[in-house]
Amino acid sequence: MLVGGLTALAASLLALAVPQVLRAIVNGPLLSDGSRQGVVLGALLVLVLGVLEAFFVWCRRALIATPGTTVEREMRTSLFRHLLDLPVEFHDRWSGGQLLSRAMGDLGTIRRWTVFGLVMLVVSAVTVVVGTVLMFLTSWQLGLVYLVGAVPMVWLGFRFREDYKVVARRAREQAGDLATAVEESVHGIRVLKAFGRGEDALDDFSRQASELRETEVHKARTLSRVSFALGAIPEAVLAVALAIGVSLAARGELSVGALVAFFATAASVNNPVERLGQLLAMTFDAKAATDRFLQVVDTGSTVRDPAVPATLPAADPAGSRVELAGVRFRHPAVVAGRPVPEQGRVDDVLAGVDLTLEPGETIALVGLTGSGKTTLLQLVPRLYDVTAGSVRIDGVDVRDLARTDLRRAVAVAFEEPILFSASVRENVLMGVDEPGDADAVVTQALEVASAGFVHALPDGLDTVIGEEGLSLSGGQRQRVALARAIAVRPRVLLLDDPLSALDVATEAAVTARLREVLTGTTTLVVAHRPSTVALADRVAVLEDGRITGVGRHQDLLAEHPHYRYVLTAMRSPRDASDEDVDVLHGIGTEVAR
Ligand SMILES: Nc1ncnc2c1ncn2[C@@H]1O[C@H](COP(=O)(O)OP(=O)(O)OP(=O)(O)O)[C@@H](O)[C@H]1O
Repeated sequence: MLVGGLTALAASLLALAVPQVLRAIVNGPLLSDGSRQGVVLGALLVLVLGVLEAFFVWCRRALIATPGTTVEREMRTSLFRHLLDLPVEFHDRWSGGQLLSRAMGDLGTIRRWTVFGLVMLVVSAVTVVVGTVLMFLTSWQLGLVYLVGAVPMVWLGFRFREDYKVVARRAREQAGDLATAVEESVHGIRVLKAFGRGEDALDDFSRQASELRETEVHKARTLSRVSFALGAIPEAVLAVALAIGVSLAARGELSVGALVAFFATAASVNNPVERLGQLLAMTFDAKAATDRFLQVVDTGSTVRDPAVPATLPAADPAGSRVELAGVRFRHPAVVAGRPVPEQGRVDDVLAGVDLTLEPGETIALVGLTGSGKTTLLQLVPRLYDVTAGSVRIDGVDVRDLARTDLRRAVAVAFEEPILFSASVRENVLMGVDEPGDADAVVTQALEVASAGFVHALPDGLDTVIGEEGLSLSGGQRQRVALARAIAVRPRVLLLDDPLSALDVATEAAVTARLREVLTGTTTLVVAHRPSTVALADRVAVLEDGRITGVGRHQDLLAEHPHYRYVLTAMRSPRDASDEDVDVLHGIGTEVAR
């Protein structure tokens, strides 16, 4: 980068040397002795300087491309690494489009500035300073005229900075919002089409695109104003200097050669001055882009690894004990996407949860919708950190473990299964560090999850699924995601209603197989229907942010009114299965009794 900058500087200084050769030609061979040889030699020298200048310009381009693109790649990678490290709470409040526009557009702007703007800004500044010194040396009176002309230009530069930096930032934010609009519409294309809201989405998008356009026009107008001034002022100064210079030459106080050299130098200096507006605009754009990049990169992760991580005791074949003690959790208060100090607006989602899962036990977590079941589940692998209290696995606080160790011990299957654009095999093995006989691991996990259908896909386990591949049904996706969690063979398995999209027969098959393989795996499963409860040894009832009952299904049914209420609320008899109806009949009898 430095060598590239030096070659750019050399090219610019060579351009400034040409007027000095002209001065020697005019004052020497042209005006005094009239020697043709002198003029030819001088012309040859100008040619050599020109060729050298072109060579150095080429060097600059060739040398700076590599560091410029390297900077962009490094920044992009570090941004992505940081995004992966940031807690879920960060991603809850940042839109995908804003992050995408930072990773792509903003970093592209920074690269363009690094390879061109930065170098040319330094070179132009040095050229202007050296050129002004040369003009002073040629004629101090004309140099002074030039310096006086620089005063309004510096003032204009400062004003331009104030105006431009605001619109530059606004344009970047609006580009981010626009990217979010595209992302959300593409993601929710089915809903938009099904509700016939395509036109509304288009109207919204057009409005945002127009706002961005207006900001860009504002930017261009601000730039054109300053560019006009930076172009016009030096020309006006040159005109004044010409009048004074000619009269000085006429009085014999300035040689004709010096006059020629002065104007040739001034012409060389005017170029970078005129370019200055453009370069400053690039710089302010890059500044806005850098600020936006740093805004994300400087966001500290609230979920961190401890300085000296603890290790889990060796896995017991009987399973791990999981204890939640006095667990409280509240989401941070957020206004317009920014966390704000709490002003009594946010309640605790969990307000003192005490729950122990014995080794190898399966507990079903039951509660009304919005009671915090998913939230509780996410505290175990530290997708969120508890606000108070602790979560322990085999006696070790999860916050004392390195996150890689923790997430090796704990696997999760979410209700909304996300699959990646990769083969079935890669999706299932995602959480497995050393699969050994990969195919056997995948096949067994898929079998337990009743996901044998994948073998019938066009390329079997190699079929690419996910966004860029074959689309699977909701139930099929859930089963592949469940297989992914099972393949890890975790100590602790967290299932967030993982079978909700399955028909009751398939769910029963999966449940039966899960019960077989879950021996030695401590499991917490969020249940939204009675048949999922059948998977569990015990049931825990989440009510008002606390566990208000833990016990066997039958016992709770008899003793816990809220459990009965939740079970009744889970499904209306009209769409329940026979099995569910049986359960509900049982509840009805209990309630009647
Ligand atoms: N990212 C978030 N930011 C703020 N509040 C949230 C966030 N996620 C969930 N909540 C709130 O926390 C509460 C508990 O949500 P959670 O998803 O844990 O409930 P749930 O019991 O799993 O619900 P369901 O049975 O409908 O899946 C809800 O009131 C919800 O609005």
